[in-house]
Amino acid sequence: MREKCGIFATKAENASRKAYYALMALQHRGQESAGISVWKHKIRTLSGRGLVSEVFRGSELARLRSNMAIAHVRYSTSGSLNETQPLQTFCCGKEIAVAHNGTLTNFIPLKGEYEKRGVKFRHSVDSELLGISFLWHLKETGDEFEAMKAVFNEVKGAYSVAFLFNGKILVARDPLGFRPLSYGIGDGHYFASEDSALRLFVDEIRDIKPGEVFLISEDVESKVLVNESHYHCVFEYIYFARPDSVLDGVSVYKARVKMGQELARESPASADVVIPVPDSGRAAALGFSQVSGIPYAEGLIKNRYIGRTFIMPGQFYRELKVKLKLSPVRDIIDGKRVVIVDDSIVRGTTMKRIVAMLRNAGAREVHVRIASPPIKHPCYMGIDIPTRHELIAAFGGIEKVRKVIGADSLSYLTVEGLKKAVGKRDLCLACLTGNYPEWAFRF
Ligand SMILES: O=P(O)(O)OC[C@H]1O[C@H](OP(=O)(O)OP(=O)(O)O)[C@H](O)[C@@H]1O
Ligand SMILES: NC(=O)CC[C@H](N)C(=O)O
Ligand code: SF4
Ligand SMILES: [Mg+2]
Repeated sequence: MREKCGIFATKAENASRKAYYALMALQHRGQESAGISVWKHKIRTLSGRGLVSEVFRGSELARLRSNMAIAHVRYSTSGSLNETQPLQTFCCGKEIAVAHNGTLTNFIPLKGEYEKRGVKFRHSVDSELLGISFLWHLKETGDEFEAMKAVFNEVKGAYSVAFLFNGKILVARDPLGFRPLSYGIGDGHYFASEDSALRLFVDEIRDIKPGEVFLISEDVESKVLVNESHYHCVFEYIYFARPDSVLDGVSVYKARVKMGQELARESPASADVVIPVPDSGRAAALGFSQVSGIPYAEGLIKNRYIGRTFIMPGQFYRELKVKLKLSPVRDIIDGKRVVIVDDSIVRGTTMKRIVAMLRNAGAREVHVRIASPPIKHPCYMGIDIPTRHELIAAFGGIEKVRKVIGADSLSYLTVEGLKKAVGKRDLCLACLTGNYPEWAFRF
């Protein structure tokens, strides 16, 4: 599983510089490439492979001075690794820059239909289709909101998206609201995948509703154009989002603590110490410790210079990276019965390595507790969950996973426990249950 992208848009003074700082706050959502597009009588884009700090230099940013910018940090779920966003494309005589978080489920057939109509695609990424569909319908209707309504009817899947075109910005969240998106107002207008990135600039922040569209030109106008049932991605709460973000009214941190609390109620363990897998397992481990009464200790130390492990292409490098990333504190582990808590197991690379590490550091028993249900199905809505055969929990039961990772015991949070912890009904749980929201596949 890899993270999804982060997007940002603003109409404010020093837009490109603000975009740069916002991208830093969204770095956890994408580490492959980063980019900023501004409006300077036409679209100008600066983007490249690597982390935000590697892509932009001060002098180049200074040349992008503008009061309108859209920006992106990318993890590819579609198309080549060499693609960066915002991507620029053309249709119907107009140019547009697109910053997209999500994956489109009907990209291939719909792209084919546009090609039959004579539209030329310039990129390999699904995100281009959003820009093409929008410009096509803008030409037909002459109105941005009408055009976006047509996009909602036509393009299926997950998309929180920002367009820059003709001196305007349009920001939209798909009708089911898979990916998060927030709006902040203060000395300007700001949009970002997570509210924690907006807090750099403003305090007045709200979630953008699924199916809601903002058009920013001289004025700012917003409309909710469609009304479908909402399906917020539960993995944002489990793993992807920053713990200090509040997504669709729910604090990510609090949800994670509750996941750990539920887990301790459902699957207690007799042990001497609760150890989190840093970073994303920390809040759940705290919750587990609170309910079980077993003391919490940081028994694994994370190398702060190593990023999220899924980004590594290939199993050899992923394993090497886990070794580089985490190391045990022997004094906390030696002679103890350990409960080790993580947010999720995907391929099992991390947990297998950690169990061995704990045993080498003298753990007497290792009890693994996972603060989410087993991931059994792929995601088609913006997260690069690997194919089923790579998912360690997809085939065979929990006992099989326990043996592979070498733990004394293993338990996962139940779907019911997860729903209780997040406290929302309108969640996408497809990778856990196999029930995919029908709208995303209605084409
Ligand atoms: O079963 P696996 O395929 O090994 O993947 C699961 C691990 O990957 C994630 O952490 P990651 O290292 O990406 O980032 P984090 O430091 O934010 O927890 C997740 O939190 C698990 O720890
Ligand atoms: N992670 C994402 O949201 C990816 C966006 C888009 N599908 C891409 O591959 O670039
Ligand atoms: S399938 Fe899983 S990862 Fe994908 S959107 Fe749904 S909950 Fe999120
Ligand atoms: Mg982790």
